[in-house]
Amino acid sequence: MSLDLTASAGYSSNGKSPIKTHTVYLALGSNVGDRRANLAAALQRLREVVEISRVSSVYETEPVGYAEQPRFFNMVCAGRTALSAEQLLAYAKTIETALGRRPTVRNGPRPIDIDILLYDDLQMHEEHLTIPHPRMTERAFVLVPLAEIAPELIDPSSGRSISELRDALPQDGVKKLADNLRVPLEHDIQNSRPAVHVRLGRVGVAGLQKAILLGSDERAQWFQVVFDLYADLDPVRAGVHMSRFSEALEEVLDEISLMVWPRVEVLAEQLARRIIERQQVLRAEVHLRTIYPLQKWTPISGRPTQEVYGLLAQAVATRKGARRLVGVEVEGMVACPCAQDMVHSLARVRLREEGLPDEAIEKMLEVTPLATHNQRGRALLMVGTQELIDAHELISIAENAMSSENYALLKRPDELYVVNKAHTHPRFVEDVVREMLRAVIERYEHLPPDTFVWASQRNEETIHKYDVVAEGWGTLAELRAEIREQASLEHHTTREEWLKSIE
Ligand SMILES: Nc1ncnc2c1ncn2[C@@H]1O[C@H](COP(=O)(O)OP(=O)(O)OP(=O)(O)O)[C@@H](O)[C@H]1O
Ligand SMILES: Nc1nc2c(c(=O)[nH]1)N=C(CO)CN2
Repeated sequence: MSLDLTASAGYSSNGKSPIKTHTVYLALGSNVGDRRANLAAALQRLREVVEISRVSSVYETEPVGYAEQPRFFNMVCAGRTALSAEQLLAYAKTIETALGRRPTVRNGPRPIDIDILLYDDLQMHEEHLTIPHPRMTERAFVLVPLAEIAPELIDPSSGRSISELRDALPQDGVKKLADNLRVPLEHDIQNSRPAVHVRLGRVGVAGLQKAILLGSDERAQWFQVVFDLYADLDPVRAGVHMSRFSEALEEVLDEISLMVWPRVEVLAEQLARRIIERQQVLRAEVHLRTIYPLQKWTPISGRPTQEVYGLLAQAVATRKGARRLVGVEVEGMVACPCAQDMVHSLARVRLREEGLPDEAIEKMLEVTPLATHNQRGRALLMVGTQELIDAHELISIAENAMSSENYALLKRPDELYVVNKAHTHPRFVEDVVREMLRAVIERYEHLPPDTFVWASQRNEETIHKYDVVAEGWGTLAELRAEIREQASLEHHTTREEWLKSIE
């Protein structure tokens, strides 16, 4: 769906600007508490400031220096940071403190130790910071893991490669423990058989939120998008891996943002396709919703007002392909024609009883807005197509189908305008849906006959304790046949049928 952000409030650019970064090598060690968890926690906190690209295996090592202490877990990592060496050291110290490190004897036991080994080709010798790390070349617990990820790297102090330096040291106190920090898991419960052998139609995560830049390269804006992601589940699998839904989302967001600013329905479709791959299922379904703010003006006083609409997309993918719908959610005002007609009869009777002549009564009834009960209505209008649909057009179709648009801001003359407009355009909930369908076939003359349309309206009744609802749907071919040629079709293609007919 195209979004014209010139009319939209809250414009911002993506603000990407190149930042100078530096290559760093860091050594991590722990010999107190849960050593694996300490290394993992330190690494995770380092990721806040270092874009970590390589991580060595984990080694269990004999203590060096002060022998009367538990064995260490050691590892090294490499990455890029925008911090200066001093800032990085300060940050590393905050991590050490946060993970429970307290002052102890030199080379003594500690939950975590983070040393800066190398920082670009920098060589510095200050009391508080020496780079390359002054004891690096004599420590097998540093050089063995470092040589694993960067054997050819040259130590700028000695001019020798890391693998050469490692080979010059005895390494018997350094044993590789594991390739990474993962704890080996014994079972994959999700892939086991369930107690009851039956297929489930939709299993997944709902209400997953992300901030996403939508629009075009020239004009993009952050939207808070809420996703519901589902897969079907075959009868022999106990469960889906829920984390793979968010993984699929992260991957797709990454890929799309590198190419173009995505349209929401393209995002929904790509995501549904990715879920098929990641979950290894036959069918995936994606729903997403975001609010869409537009800059409008009040009808008479001309005040600027930000009006908020909903932007929706839905996609279904199977192994054969995918289908998608895009749509809007619009609030407005709906005045009831039935109650207004009754008020009309009552007014005529009362005016006659007051002795007014018939001709005057008819004129009065013609020009005076007559009372009726009115409600806040919510229209949903969705179109199933691969073509680009303009969000503004769908919004104005839905808004015009109601008795009047409503506003977040109304001064008194505007209020009168809205009330008068609504009372001169009374509509049943059914009328609103039919109006939307009529306007869609007129506006989208050029779209192919198998394009799908779904319209619904829900009015919060003021005189009842319930809401009234109407829904209509069908392909453009079906809707055109009825609206234009007055055909009466017994069945319209449902959303499920349309989504199912993926080639
Ligand atoms: N490259 C470096 N990386 C980390 N700390 C350094 C470095 N160069 C100097 N230091 C200084 O060394 C001080 C002591 O460091 P740390 O507490 O890690 O000592 P240690 O672990 O007992 O011994 P070692 O420094 O031999 O590993 C730090 O406060 C820091 O100011
Ligand atoms: N095996 C091993 N020994 C050490 C370590 C370490 O990380 N591993 N760190 C020390 C002080 O930084 C002192 N001794």
